[in-house]
Amino acid sequence: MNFNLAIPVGTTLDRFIMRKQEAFPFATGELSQLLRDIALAGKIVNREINRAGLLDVTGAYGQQNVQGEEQQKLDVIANIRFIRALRNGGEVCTIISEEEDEAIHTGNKKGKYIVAIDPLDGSSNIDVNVSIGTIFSIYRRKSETGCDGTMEDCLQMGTQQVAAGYIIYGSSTMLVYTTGHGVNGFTYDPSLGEFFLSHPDIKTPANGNVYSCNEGSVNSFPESIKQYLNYCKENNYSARYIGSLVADFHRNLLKGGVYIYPSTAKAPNGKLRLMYECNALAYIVEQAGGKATNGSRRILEIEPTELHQRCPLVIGSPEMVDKVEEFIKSEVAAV
Ligand SMILES: O=P(O)(O)OC[C@H]1O[C@](O)(COP(=O)(O)O)[C@@H](O)[C@@H]1O
Ligand SMILES: [Mg+2]
Ligand SMILES: [Mg+2]
Repeated sequence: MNFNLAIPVGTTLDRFIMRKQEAFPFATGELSQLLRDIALAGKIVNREINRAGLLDVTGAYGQQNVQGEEQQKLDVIANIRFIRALRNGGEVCTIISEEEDEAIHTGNKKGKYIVAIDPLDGSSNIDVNVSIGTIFSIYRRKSETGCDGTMEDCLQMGTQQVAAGYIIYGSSTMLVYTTGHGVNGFTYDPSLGEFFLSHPDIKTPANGNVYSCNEGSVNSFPESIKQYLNYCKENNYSARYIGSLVADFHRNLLKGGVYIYPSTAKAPNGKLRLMYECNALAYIVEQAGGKATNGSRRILEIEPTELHQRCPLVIGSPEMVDKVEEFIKSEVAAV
């Protein structure tokens, strides 16, 4: 099977999905349709974000989500839009969303797929016109069709993902995803309402000189991470931190770099969520030649036990992730 079809830049997302599906003689088209459903919801959310300042959709929604975080209006709007698109698409039986306490059963009992989604990532940047995103992971259900997805279907290890991706709503809007055969990026042309292949077969640089973490919390970081940050400064690395995981990840994916959200005194398991933030980006970065760990363990091999569990994240260029792990190992060895 020739997975590495040479598909030219400028190809529409639709045609790209179709061409890739042709490489799988037994493909039924359901995953392809699911990717299209996500792209469609992304276009709608992109429109809402672009004109957020004109409509009364900025600011807090007045409710907290299961993480105890103040929901922003656009968090809620994006959540509604993606759930509606996934429900109407018919391919998904159950959804895990950052904005929903429990798993959402769509009623599509014949649906073969589970989707874990962060409808809007970078919520603290929504109202200030800084890049934000959407992150998604797709799993095939293990249980028989004909009923709702089970917790066992929902709590699958990252290695079980059949696809993962993100949409970045930035100076341009892009969809970047993998189905396990490389990573491709598509740029949205709002004048045509289409995503076009702009970044084929993305490979992340093996090394870089950009580090991304919220140094404002450095006093509560583990000693090893403090030492790694000193190492970065001694080597004149550049600090870049947007505060939107998708945007920091995307920059480092293309240019090289490492993003670190460690465990802290306040958050022993870090802040980021395994099921709809870490697993998806870990799958993408590995497909692009990078690495993702919780400091000592490959993210994709972490056994999930809860829908909203958190885990520390070190992700990016492989040699930089190795370096961070080296510092962590030496701290562990010193204890
Ligand atoms: O403000 P902090 O502690 O640096 O956290 C920023 C991180 O939190 C997040 O905003 C969490 O994601 P959500 O916005 O989806 O809750 C990441 O995008 C970002 O990298
Ligand atoms: Mg997020
Ligand atoms: Mg979010």
